[in-house]
Amino acid sequence: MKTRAAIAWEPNRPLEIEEVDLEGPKAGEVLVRIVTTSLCHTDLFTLSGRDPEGLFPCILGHEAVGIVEDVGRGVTSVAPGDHVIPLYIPEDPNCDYIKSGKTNLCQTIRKTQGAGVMPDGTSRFSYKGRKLFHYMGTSTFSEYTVLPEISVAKINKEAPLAKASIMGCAIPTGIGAVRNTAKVEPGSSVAVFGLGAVGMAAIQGAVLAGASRIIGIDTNPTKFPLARSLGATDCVNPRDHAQPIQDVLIEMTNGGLDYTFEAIGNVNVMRAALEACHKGWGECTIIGVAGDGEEIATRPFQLVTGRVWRGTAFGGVRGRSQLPDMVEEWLRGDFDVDPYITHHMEHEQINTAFDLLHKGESIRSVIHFDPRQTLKMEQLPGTLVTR
Ligand SMILES: NC(=O)c1ccc[n+]([C@@H]2O[C@H](COP(=O)([O-])OP(=O)(O)OC[C@H]3O[C@@H](n4cnc5c(N)ncnc54)[C@H](O)[C@@H]3O)[C@@H](O)[C@H]2O)c1
Ligand SMILES: N[C@@H](CCC(=O)N[C@@H](CSCO)C(=O)NCC(=O)O)C(=O)O
Repeated sequence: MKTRAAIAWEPNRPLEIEEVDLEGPKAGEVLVRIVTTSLCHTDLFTLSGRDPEGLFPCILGHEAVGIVEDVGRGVTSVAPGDHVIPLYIPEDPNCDYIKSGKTNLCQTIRKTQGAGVMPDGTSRFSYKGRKLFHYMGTSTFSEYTVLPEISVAKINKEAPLAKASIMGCAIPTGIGAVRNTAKVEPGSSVAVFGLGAVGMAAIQGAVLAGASRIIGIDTNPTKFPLARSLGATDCVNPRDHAQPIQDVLIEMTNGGLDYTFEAIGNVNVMRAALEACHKGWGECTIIGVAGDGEEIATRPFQLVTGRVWRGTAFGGVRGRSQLPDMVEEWLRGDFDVDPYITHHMEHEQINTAFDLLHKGESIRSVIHFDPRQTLKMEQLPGTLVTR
């Protein structure tokens, strides 16, 4: 079949929308019509050429929601018409990692996914006979995409498709980092470095966990009003201070934080986030993704004296068994998706979404594949980007 897809031909080149050939789902695979997709910083990161797993030409996109159109042989857990969220971390109940109960990092298809192909080693996408790589096993910047069955989470059909893409990465990552990875306790002090959608969701997670002090840190103060409205008790711009940010935070909290989160992808800030932790027990969770060859450093004494460095992918959320419940939490009103959505646009304007995120002017831009179906601005938060 044909699908309209945004092709990333090479690093740092604007995406080009073309009619791409897409092979139907093979055994164990699912064809999904993407209804909306949003842009995460990781897509921007990979397009920048800094991702060691970045393969070109490819179809980027991993934060989305769609409807199952067709299934391959042997698929039993979803059927045409089901609403699904694509998962860049699949969940195979037979995977030893999943069976361990200790991690969400299912490894069943990790190698082929990282190589930009489906589990049988081939790509479903091509353009004029040239193979296009899949990205993160999802490739949601295409109206139709093919995924392994273990890479889709079936969700409640009540979830509005114009907003639910944000549940494909930013919100579970931020809330999950606080809840599943750091396991923040009520009354804790928390600092979140980087107030994009992921950092904002970590703030929301900290509120849900009952944290008593939540400090948001960003070099872009236009992010502060939203952070405060989500529950940040203080906002700090490191550029307003002569001392290193970790010293500022240690002073503000009389010794350091119980929990810190880095949601930027900057190895220097990762160090600051660790060193802002309280001696003896403070824990720093790395969410941000850093470029090829970059490394983190600190004095080992920081760890010897009880601070902990850990990391999280997709907030430790197991996609098929836990994400549908998080969607229910949203539908119940435990948390809101609206504040994350700053812009809406059509597929043809996808490069504008990259520009807005790059300039720090958006939190999340939602891209609508069928605007007549979902782009009803009177019901949606955010601004419509017109051509
Ligand atoms: N681990 C995971 O599973 C996972 C999931 C999603 C995203 N991510 C990563 O999380 C990070 C955040 O993603 P996002 O979509 O929220 O990005 P974003 O671009 O929307 O937000 C990043 C924020 O960091 C701020 N910032 C940049 N440099 C800073 C500095 N030196 N000090 C303080 N603030 C600074 C920016 O102003 C911006 O507000 C990215 O690295 C992304 O790749 C990881
Ligand atoms: N491919 C990169 C790392 C990219 C990365 O860390 N991805 C996160 C998700 S970011 C979502 O926006 C992740 O899930 N990692 C776990 C995994 O990929 O198995 C690199 O090679 O450095």
